[in-house]
Amino acid sequence: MFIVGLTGGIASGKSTVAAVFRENGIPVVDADAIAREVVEPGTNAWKKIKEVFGEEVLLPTGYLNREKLGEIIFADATKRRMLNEWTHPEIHRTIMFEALKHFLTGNNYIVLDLPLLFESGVMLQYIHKVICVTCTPEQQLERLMKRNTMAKTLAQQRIAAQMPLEEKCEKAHYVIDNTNELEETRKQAQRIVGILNESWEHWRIRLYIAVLALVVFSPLLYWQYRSTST
Ligand SMILES: CC(C)(COP(=O)(O)OP(=O)(O)OC[C@H]1O[C@@H](n2cnc3c(N)ncnc32)[C@H](O)[C@@H]1O)[C@@H](O)C(=O)NCCC(=O)NCCS
Ligand SMILES: Nc1ncnc2c1ncn2[C@@H]1O[C@H](COP(=O)(O)OP(=O)(O)OP(=O)(O)O)[C@@H](O)[C@H]1O
Repeated sequence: MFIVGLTGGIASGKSTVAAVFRENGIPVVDADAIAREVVEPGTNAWKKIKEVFGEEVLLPTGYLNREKLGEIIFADATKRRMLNEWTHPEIHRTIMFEALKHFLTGNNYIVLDLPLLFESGVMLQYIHKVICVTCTPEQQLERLMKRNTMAKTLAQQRIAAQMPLEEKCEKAHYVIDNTNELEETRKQAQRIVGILNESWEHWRIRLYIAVLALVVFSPLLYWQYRSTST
């Protein structure tokens, strides 16, 4: 599998870039969507959350009151770490399962939209290239407050709960600057789609050569092993 990691800060613009990949026929696995599934009523993570944080973080329907839980965990690093421990292993397992499903249905090049790619680090070993989407700290704060209709202090807490955006982009192979018009961001994303399509082709050729070499040489190695052991 050829996996491209898509990361950045909260509200830095990953969704815009993910949309460009989807439009180019490349499947996107969305970690935030998976994170919602793993805390559905009855799951192990949901049981843990209910047991430790109490009924007050649940809605009358039994689903999580995400706003309430968000306020608790983004204000307290220890509680956030606990929530991460209950949810992240299942999120990572589901990501691998989704990736495998794409692989088995003939899509062996996928994008993984994972905001905490560097913070958690677990998925890095499976990723070939990383894209980081960036904007200025002021834009990030303003866009987050506007999108989530969130107070400034809460938005600042959420941003502070992540690795600084600048540091993430230093670690990435490609950086997309989302400080201007959305169309400008889409153009950069489209250019990177072209570069990655080429990388994928090279990777695929190397994979075919490796498989071919294995098919050709394994009978020879086996024959050599048999003749030396008799
Ligand atoms: C705390 C929760 C309930 C808040 O839900 P809410 O609907 O308000 O936010 P949502 O899930 O859409 O997340 C929005 C963004 O917040 C950031 N974020 C979410 N969880 C975390 C975390 N544990 N640490 C740092 N940033 C986080 C990410 O950038 C994410 O894209 C939820 O984020 C959650 O369950 N988080 C733990 C699982 C997790 O780490 N998810 C991140 C993707 S793997
Ligand atoms: N270039 C831009 N100009 C103006 N607004 C933008 C721009 N890019 C994104 N936005 C707005 O900022 C908000 C955050 O963008 P988006 O949802 O794409 O970020 P994200 O990185 O996917 O966020 P998250 O990981 O938190 O879900 C959205 O409301 C979006 O419409």
